[in-house]
Amino acid sequence: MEEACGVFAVLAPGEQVASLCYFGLYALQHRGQESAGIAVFDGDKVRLHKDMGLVSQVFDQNVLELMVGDRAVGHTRYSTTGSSRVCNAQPLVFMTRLGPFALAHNGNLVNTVQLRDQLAADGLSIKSSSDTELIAFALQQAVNAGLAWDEAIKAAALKCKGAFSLAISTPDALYALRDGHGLRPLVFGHLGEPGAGAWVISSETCGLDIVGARFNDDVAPGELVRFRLGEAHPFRSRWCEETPKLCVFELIYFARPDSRFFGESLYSYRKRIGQRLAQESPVEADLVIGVPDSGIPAAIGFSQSSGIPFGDGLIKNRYVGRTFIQPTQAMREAGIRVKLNPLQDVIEGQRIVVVDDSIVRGTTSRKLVQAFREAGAREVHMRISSPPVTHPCFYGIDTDSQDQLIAARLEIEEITKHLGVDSLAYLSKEGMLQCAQEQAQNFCTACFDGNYPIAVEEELRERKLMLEAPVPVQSVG
Ligand SMILES: O=P(O)(O)OC[C@H]1O[C@H](OP(=O)(O)OP(=O)(O)O)[C@H](O)[C@@H]1O
Ligand SMILES: NC(=O)CC[C@H](N)C(=O)O
Ligand code: SF4
Ligand SMILES: [Mg+2]
Repeated sequence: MEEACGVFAVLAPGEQVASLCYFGLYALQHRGQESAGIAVFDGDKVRLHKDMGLVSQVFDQNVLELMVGDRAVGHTRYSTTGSSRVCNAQPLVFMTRLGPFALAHNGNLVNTVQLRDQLAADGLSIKSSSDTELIAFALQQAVNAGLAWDEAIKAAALKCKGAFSLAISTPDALYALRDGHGLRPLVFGHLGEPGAGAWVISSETCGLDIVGARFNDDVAPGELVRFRLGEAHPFRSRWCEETPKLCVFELIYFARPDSRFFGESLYSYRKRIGQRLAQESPVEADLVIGVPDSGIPAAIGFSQSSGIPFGDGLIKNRYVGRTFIQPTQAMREAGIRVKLNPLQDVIEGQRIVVVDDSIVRGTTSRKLVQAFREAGAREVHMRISSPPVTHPCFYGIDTDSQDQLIAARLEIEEITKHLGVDSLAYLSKEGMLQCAQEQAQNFCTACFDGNYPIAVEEELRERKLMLEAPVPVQSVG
């Protein structure tokens, strides 16, 4: 599947902030695999390094050593508006009358076209084709119109509609901001003693853990948190009303199992939904097999609840990343074959239950079922620890149009045939929500039920490349 990006930032005078940011991004690699970047601030001087590739491909020791300063903002990208090109890599660095700022964004705007048209009316045009540049322009314009940083950031956020978890560095502070629905996660923590004035912002708590930071709190939906150099405590303020709608897909698939949401790890949540799935859709079988990586905790839960032994029936090549978040279908298809290989001697002659966290396009499960059959499985039953994905996402997961979603096109019996399984069952929406340690109404569940928390206009439905310049037609002869 395709994901949402990873955002990480650190303010820590006297520390190697670029290295800390590098490790934070490393922990958030699962959120975006297309490009990576870090901007380091030393007073009002900024050094920016970004390129296509994984965090470990974009940075090495030499690059990091040159990036000296007291604040860093970093990003790993999974493209949702704008193609997978270096001009769309983040963070973005812009100049204003008050000095430069760097901005990293996770999420996706839904008023992109209006913002672009407004910018054009002001005589300006974007250089990239990502929605993030429109947020940066809004902030630059607000500062240049005379506002101080806090007010300018709030004014820029008020212009944006959609999903945006942001980390911003200005010449003397670091800011974290979430949209009013808090669609994408964002947390902050401290390094060293509380009150020492060293802070970390991360998309997920696993980013705090890797640099030894202690969790303080979520950035609340509709909140702006400022961490200023030399100040012992952050300044928290609200820029819009809070109507929480965290993406439930973060819990199901996107975020890492060791990240904590609502006071527990997602590993625990995913194990619980696996137990619930076994209760809702039991099956007689010899072996439960989880699809690495994110299907494993639910498979363990399924095994515990059903009493069917859990077995390693699929070996994952650890050098292959996530396939769903690859930018093209060809890359996704190739990725699955390279990534997962069944263990023939474990599977042969067995009735197996294959547990995965989700079926989106059906790319993974179809290929896997074929591989299990070739390995000699006697029966293949599929159990999915989320409901059928029937609607596209416009808030930072690239499930493009509805016709790509297998459950939007086919009924469950047809999917069962298409995948070639003996039986197929999905977790109920109630099961998914009741297992969470948070009230059901505080989640976005639009891709499962079409209840979009923010209205999405028709023109957005071809959204990903909407800001790309048209390719000039070449004359022949
Ligand atoms: O139906 P599809 O379109 O194939 O998408 C669903 C699959 O994609 C994801 O895996 P992915 O390989 O991206 O990541 P993972 O290793 O974290 O499971 C997800 O866990 C499913 O296995
Ligand atoms: N997945 C994301 O959060 C992407 C951020 C932004 N919309 C981009 O495409 O660069
Ligand atoms: S539509 Fe689905 S993937 Fe998108 S934010 Fe809502 S729950 Fe998450
Ligand atoms: Mg998977």
